[in-house]
Amino acid sequence: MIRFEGAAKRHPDGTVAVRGLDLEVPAGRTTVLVGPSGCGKTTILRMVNRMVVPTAGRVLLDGADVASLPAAGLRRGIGYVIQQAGLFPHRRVIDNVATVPRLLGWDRKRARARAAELLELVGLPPETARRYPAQLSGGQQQRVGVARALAADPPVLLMDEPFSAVDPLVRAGLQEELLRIQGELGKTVLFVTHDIEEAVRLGDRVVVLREHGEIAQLADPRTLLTAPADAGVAAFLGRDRGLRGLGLRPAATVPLDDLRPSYEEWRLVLDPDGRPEHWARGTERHPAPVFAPARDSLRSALDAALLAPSGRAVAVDATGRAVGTASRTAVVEALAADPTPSTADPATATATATATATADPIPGQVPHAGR
Ligand SMILES: Nc1ncnc2c1ncn2[C@@H]1O[C@H](COP(=O)(O)OP(=O)(O)OP(=O)(O)O)[C@@H](O)[C@H]1O
Repeated sequence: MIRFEGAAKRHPDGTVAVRGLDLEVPAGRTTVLVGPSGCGKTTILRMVNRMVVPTAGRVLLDGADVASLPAAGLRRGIGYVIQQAGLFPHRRVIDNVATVPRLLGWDRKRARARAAELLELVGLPPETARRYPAQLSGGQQQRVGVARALAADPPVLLMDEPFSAVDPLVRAGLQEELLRIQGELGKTVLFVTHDIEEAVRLGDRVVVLREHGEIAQLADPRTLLTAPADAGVAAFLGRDRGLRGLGLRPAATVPLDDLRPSYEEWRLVLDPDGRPEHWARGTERHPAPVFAPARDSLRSALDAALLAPSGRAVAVDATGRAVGTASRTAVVEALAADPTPSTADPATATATATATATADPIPGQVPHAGR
């Protein structure tokens, strides 16, 4: 666990980057720091591996003040991923990833075997191992950066805008990959971004910062979207946050109708394996948008129902076979059923409640609607 106790950074020119941060970053979870440019996110992150030394307060790593730990050893035990990947240009990909294990004294063979394993973990094909960083795409380089940070199996991973230099599609793939890796490895991740979409997608807990590293709100993503602490946070979250919040609610609650050959004038045409092919009416053919109740969000279910000419989203199982359909009305009923934010994490709930108590009311917003 990482704990900031009144951690502050004042630069020699008088700039207060961080005024005094109190924050607990729980082990095995992803905590995202998000906030406008210059609010102190990078400064906070770098206090953990001593790249920035606080001018007041302290940072504890599993109870030990990081100031008391030797910097080199500390950094080897903490994975660090930055925006431009920061790879060594003259070393092959495999040796980039093997760097820290080698520094830790592993022999070359063992370090390379570990590196190869990690390249596979981050989804890079084996032939990339022999290339140099410049021979990879931006997205692939970021994957190498993640593999390198994970190489010595550090319990803590610091990630500073690691995906912001790549295009949105690649970025979504990298986010997906990080979620999968984190599901497998359960690292203590502290992740910095200025992109709220990325924050709610990746974070178990999201810390919204304002100037000087002050916490505007600390909450799980769903609470953040449904009950922002004040007008400033609501403005930072931007428009459509209700709709975006649907992306965090499972589609499993949508009641399904049995699979039938037709629904009023629309016929659902399946392929021989039972996968939806299209909707048909007379000679008309239209795509049949699907959602997977076990995996997708309410947002996906709603989207599929809105796009289907029949007004019905087709529910599919993990293999893509149709298992039922959901009408628009059924999806909307599922939306209405449980609008309360989740407060499963007591630490999050308390921090949010504290922040909310001092918050200005937001016109038109009903916090904790439906309770
Ligand atoms: N060496 C320095 N001397 C003076 N001020 C500095 C120094 N380094 C950073 N700052 C200031 O400290 C504040 C916090 O910087 P920091 O890089 O932590 O912000 P950030 O939230 O990560 O920003 P961004 O999203 O733009 O990367 C900024 O106002 C920045 O200008």
